[in-house]
Amino acid sequence: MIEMKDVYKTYSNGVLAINGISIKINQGEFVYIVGPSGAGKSTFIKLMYREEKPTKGSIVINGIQLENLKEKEVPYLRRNIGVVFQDFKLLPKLTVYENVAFALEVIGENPKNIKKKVLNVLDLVQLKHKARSFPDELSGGEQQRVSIARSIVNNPPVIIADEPTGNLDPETSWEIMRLLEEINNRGTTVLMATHNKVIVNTIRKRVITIEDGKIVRDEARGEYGLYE
Ligand SMILES: Nc1ncnc2c1ncn2[C@@H]1O[C@H](COP(=O)(O)OP(=O)(O)OP(=O)(O)O)[C@@H](O)[C@H]1O
Repeated sequence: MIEMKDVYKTYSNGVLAINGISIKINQGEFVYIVGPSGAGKSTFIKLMYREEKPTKGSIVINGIQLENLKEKEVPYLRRNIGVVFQDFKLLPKLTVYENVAFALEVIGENPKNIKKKVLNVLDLVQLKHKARSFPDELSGGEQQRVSIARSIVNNPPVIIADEPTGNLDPETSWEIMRLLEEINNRGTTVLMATHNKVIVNTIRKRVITIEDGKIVRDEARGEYGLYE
């Protein structure tokens, strides 16, 4: 479970990006985070994987209390959360296989298990045949599938995706959504910040709307609001 209580985030330049958010997300939910540009969606997400620290308030992710987390304990949190970005963030000099394997190596996975886990997850995203390719030899959709494979290879209970379809054409975006839904159907919590109105209004899920750093709507089968 994810729980935030009275969370505030003021950046060092004085911008108040999160202005008192409290929220509970249960294991296995699929949640869209929507809202106008600059509303605080990315900040909300960054607080969850400890890319940013809250100025005030409490955040608990699967029993891990984030505000007391020491720097050396951050890798432990990251084992519980897979992160997917709009621009994929693959390592260009590593092959597809190596990009995914790297996520296991950094958390000290037993080398004996790495090959099996990587091939399993590449199979799930249907990219086993591209294992030896480099990121720049792949289409955008394929790169995003590698990045999703990397985010789930350690089987985390939660994955967080910040605009995962932002750089993709509509057809490829649907492919990525089907994959995220499949991962969610296996019991993984999926949080996805998006500006994609068509997706939010078609694949209906819980929708949390953030405006000016606050949650202004939270609906079980919500819709995309009237903003771009
Ligand atoms: N590192 C930072 N330092 C200072 N201010 C920041 C930083 N990151 C974001 N902000 C500011 O915090 C506010 C919220 O930004 P955030 O990126 O969370 O919004 P967003 O809803 O994700 O926007 P978008 O949809 O355009 O990606 C904005 O006013 C932004 O300018």
